[in-house]
Amino acid sequence: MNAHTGTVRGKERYRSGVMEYKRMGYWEPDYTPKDTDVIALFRVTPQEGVDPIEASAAVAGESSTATWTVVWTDRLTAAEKYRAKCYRVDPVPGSPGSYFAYIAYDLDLFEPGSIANLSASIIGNVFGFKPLKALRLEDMRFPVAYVKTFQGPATGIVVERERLDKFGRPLLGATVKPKLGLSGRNYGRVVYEALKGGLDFTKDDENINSQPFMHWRDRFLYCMEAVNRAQAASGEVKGTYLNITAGTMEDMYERAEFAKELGSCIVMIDLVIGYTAIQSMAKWARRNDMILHLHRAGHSTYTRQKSHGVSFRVIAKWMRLAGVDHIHAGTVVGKLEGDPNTTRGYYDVCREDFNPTKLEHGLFFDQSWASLNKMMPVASGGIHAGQMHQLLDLLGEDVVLQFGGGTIGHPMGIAAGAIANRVALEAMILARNEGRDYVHEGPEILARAAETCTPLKAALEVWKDVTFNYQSTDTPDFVPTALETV
Ligand SMILES: O=C(COP(=O)(O)O)[C@H](O)[C@H](O)COP(=O)(O)O
Ligand SMILES: [Mg+2]
Repeated sequence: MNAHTGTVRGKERYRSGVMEYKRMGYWEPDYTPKDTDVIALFRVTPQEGVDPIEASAAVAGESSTATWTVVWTDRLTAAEKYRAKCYRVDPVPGSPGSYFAYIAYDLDLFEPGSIANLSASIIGNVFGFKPLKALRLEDMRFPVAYVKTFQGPATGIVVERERLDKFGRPLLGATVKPKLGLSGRNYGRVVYEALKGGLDFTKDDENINSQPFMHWRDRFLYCMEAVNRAQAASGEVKGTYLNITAGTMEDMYERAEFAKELGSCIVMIDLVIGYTAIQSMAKWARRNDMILHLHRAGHSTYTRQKSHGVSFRVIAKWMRLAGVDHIHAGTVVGKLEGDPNTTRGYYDVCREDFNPTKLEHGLFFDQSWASLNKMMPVASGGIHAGQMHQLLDLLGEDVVLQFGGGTIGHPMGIAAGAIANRVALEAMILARNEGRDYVHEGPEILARAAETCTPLKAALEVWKDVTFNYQSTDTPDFVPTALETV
């Protein structure tokens, strides 16, 4: 769409009254984004009768310099430079009434190294704007100059593997269950059995902090005793993500320091603590040689619906800038939302040096990560040993596979659950390394391994019919014609 009504300039512009955003200069179809611009792609659904270009220009305006009327103080600024420019609006294929709006922002609009500042502009006001029925932030492109103002992941995949001394296979983990109610000592037993059985990590759940049934110091003490004993018993490096999420930054620092004092190699935070708190903890983790795990608690409230909210690919990009090492990124086959193509896009954001545009994975832009460390994606939620071939195929090698129920729900106990997962994984990696078609032969490879591993046999038997085949809500709907500007 390039119907250009033209930016009104000079005296005309500053007459009193209200002017359409597209005439204020927020619609510039001839604008070519600079390499140094930040670009945002929104899915705009205007109210009935609202011109899509005006709606998109309004998003550009309200997320940068504008308000609902022209203000004369614009003349005291380099307004042409500071105005965000919507330069392209395309109808969303197969979604009548929705449009992809491309908006470019000058780099000077953003404070270096601050997700809080970036998000206050890009998602600050616009989502409540009355002329829009719905709005979704689909993707963003960050210039290298801006990427370089962020620390990036505190540790990164390469150094994490070196510290753990584990290479060539996905890492294995488990979320301790039940989520709430265990005492510190019983909780520590779960950790010990799971780690000794063969997992690399265990983890606190998102809502385990410091409740009356188990205060945080008890949990940390018993968990680290379990880690140390499991390391001694197995001769392998083990970890448990101690969740340091708390009500204040001071409490989080105190918990993080205690985790370090006890020798933990990893701490955990929840997305709900907020962007500034996440960046602070990433800096702390870098200073203290600690791996930082992020649980994306709360994200589905705004990432899941295609028409409104913020895509998780944008959150993943923000988190790579902010500096976490692990990020929950979906399982495809498990119990929670995760279209295979969309999930693939998230994994690419975590693990590539450079993301080429890939509309089929929901990646609208080339994105260089300018040597920021990589994040380890975490696949968690309703997965079990019987899916090992699919998990390896869909998610690759640099990933933590986390089986909570799929370890602790094992009929022969927690250690047996861990053994089943480790044996299934090792059998699949061996088959892959031998050049076998492990995706198609997967069930056979698992059945063969189970002949000499009773825990795996029991796992395959008890969970054989567990699948979560539901329609995904967040799928890419970008066919190649989406590239053509109409
Ligand atoms: O407790 C679990 C999984 O438990 P289980 O392994 O027993 O299903 C995690 O909170 C979810 O994986 C989060 O989801 P996501 O990873 O998609 O953010
Ligand atoms: Mg959970």
